[in-house]
Amino acid sequence: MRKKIVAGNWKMNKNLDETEALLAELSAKLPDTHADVIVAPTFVNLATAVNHLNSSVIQVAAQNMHFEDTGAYTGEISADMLLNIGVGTVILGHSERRSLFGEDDAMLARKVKKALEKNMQIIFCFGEELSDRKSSNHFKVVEGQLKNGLFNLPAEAWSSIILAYEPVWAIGTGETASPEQAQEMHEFIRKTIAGAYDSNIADEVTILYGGSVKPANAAEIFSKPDVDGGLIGGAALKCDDFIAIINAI
Ligand SMILES: O=C[C@H](O)COP(=O)(O)O
Repeated sequence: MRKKIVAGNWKMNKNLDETEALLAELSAKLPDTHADVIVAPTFVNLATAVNHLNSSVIQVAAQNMHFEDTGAYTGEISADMLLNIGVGTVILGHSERRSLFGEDDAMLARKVKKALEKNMQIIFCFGEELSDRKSSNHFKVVEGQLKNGLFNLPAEAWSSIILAYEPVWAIGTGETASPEQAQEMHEFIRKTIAGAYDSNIADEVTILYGGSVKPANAAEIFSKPDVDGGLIGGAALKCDDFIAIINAI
């Protein structure tokens, strides 16, 4: 079901004390909102976050997971491990995982399959590089990422998928896609899904925008008809900024 969502990807930020402090502040200041609010702290602080947010509407997500259940995968975390501590949502395919840690479409397809097998909710990230946009290949690149990562799934799997369009050139750079650029791509994404599946799935999927969303630009980006919320990086690390972004939706 299509929802409004504001999700904070904390990336490799916030130690245990800082995590607890930010969660306490967020819980205290969280406004009444029709949007789902999600935070994704680091793996080591996930259990703390789940416990801390036990009676809160704020949901907890992991930033990644492995595609196997158990085994000799040093440094990795499985879906079962996440579920076991109460984390049922996972971010997959973030551009930093793709570019810095070699996660390609084939690996992501395996991760998506595993998360679905475990009945997890997935926030699937994708988006073009600056060179793709400059060469007018951005639609083709996005279509390829969707096709390779998700279009082998059965129609019913889409109810567990949230999309996050994140143009790489806008991540952490301060350079945001204009609301029109975000809308244009989100509309294209829905049309592409409608072509591969049907218009019902395309209309119902939640599509977040990510890339330098701040209190100052959130309302305008979120006002676009095909933008259902945001995946927020830097601004999610400051309570007041994140709250302002939640208020903007
Ligand atoms: O996952 C979040 C995105 O990478 C956006 O990060 P940013 O808001 O710092 O640009």
